[in-house]
Amino acid sequence: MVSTSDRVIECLETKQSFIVEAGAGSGKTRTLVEALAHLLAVEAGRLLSGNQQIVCITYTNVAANEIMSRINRDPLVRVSTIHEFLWSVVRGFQAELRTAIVKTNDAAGSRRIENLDLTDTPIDYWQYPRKWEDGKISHDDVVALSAALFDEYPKLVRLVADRYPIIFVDEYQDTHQSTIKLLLDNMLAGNSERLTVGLFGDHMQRIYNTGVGKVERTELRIIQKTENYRCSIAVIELLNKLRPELQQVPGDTNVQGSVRFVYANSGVRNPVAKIRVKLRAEGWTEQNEKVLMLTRKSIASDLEWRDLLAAYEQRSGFSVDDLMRRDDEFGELFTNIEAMASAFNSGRYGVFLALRAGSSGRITHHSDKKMAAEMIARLNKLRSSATVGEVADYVWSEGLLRKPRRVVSLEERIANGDNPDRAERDNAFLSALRAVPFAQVTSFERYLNSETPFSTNHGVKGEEYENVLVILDDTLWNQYKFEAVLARDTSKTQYQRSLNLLYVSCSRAKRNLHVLVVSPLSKSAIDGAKRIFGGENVSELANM
Ligand SMILES: Nc1ncnc2c1ncn2[C@@H]1O[C@H](COP(=O)(O)OP(=O)(O)OP(=O)(O)O)[C@@H](O)[C@H]1O
Repeated sequence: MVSTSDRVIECLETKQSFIVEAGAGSGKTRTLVEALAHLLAVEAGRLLSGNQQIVCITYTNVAANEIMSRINRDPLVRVSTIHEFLWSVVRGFQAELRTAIVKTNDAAGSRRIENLDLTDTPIDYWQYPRKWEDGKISHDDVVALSAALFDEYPKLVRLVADRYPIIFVDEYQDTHQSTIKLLLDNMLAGNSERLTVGLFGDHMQRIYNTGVGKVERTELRIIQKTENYRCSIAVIELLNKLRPELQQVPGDTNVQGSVRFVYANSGVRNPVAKIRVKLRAEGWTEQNEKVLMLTRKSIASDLEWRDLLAAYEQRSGFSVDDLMRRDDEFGELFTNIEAMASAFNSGRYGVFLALRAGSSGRITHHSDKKMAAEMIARLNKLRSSATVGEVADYVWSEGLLRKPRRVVSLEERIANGDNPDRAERDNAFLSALRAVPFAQVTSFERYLNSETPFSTNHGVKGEEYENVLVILDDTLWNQYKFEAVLARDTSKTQYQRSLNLLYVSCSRAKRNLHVLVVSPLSKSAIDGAKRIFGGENVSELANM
């Protein structure tokens, strides 16, 4: 039988771009690593003499480290995020970047910066929100500006393709649509003799809303596979019911394992603790289990940013998602305050100054440094003891940060009251948010930057554990409705997103899987659970 790796290698030898599209546990990462190892074995000389590198785009540092360690950190392979890669390519084209920024700004309508003049301003990419007036471009700008440059200067694309003749993308489904367009339309189109693009992933494992999901392009040869080497036979049977269009088969060594579904419908207290005690008795231990919680609420109360969350919840369910994505009016402010305090506290004065509103120079005088130190000392004090409103007023009145445009528009909308209902809702939100202790913002930012021991179902792709306990809770987040998945209610807008997340979570289990639902379930959802898990594997917690 021709293996997946053989098919990938055949594509590479014939310069045929491809997409490896296969389910959970099917060995996509392994195939990617084998393809790299093959290229290093047979092409190293040619790559070296041509001053070329293979590029491997990954989404997370964990994935990047994993791939690098498996190819012994060979310098002929460049493992990086799409942003780092693109920036390294376009950063040398400063004049062209300036022109592209000014052009984009001119077309930005009401969001345009007046009199943007970038003459003599070096353009630099940083991890914070854009600050074009100082030449700082953001994450999203890197992709958009690269696409603009590639469009305008086809020769630049040829140079890139000559230097990087093979580009792999791991977990392509979570890559932004604009990145896939850039790779396929701006780079591959017209250069298929020079460049081979290989995408590795699974559209069903898309868990970020911004991801492209399915990619259906005639220029890509599809390489599919149906094996699942990771999960136990019981888990594979479950996955096949969740995803009937892909019937996976076990590899040679998969264990039998087990699946169970438990729902806590009847006001049971501490259902998670109860289940864990029971699982301990069955041999689950701290070392061999993973708890995947899809309940932001319990994480929120543990980490104490309840009031912050409540302010957004009260506004609307979707506001919570905006908060999580830092896409609300205050996201930029919160990120900047925390980044600024952290930069100053750790002595990174350059970053501190660059973040500070209207500041351009360096701290040269001792008196400047003293003043900045006093401001930050005051800010630190307020961050731990004052409210969001008080901290925001402080940074704005001291000129540490500018009030974000979106906050200005929010305040204007409330003041104008053109739409009284909306103004009232906005006002209630703003007052509630201003009253939240700022310390909650600090722990929320820490949570988003994942300095937390908790695990949500996001960010577990590529991982695998002996025993997995998945906890589902529909009550907080409007984004997910697992009840609809169980009841096969495809009319709900959250259906696909919830199904994907459940699929990703369940498919992490190598042996035993336990799903616990802590929010109320309808009869049709319980019937659905019986169909998916098998009637004998479904029970109510109170009756156990
Ligand atoms: N050909 C194979 N033979 C035996 N085991 C394999 C094979 N390919 C992969 N595996 C094992 O199966 C597990 C899953 O592999 P891998 O993580 O590469 O899959 P994946 O498709 O990237 O997974 P997912 O998309 O679910 O994150 C790993 O433990 C890996 O070592």
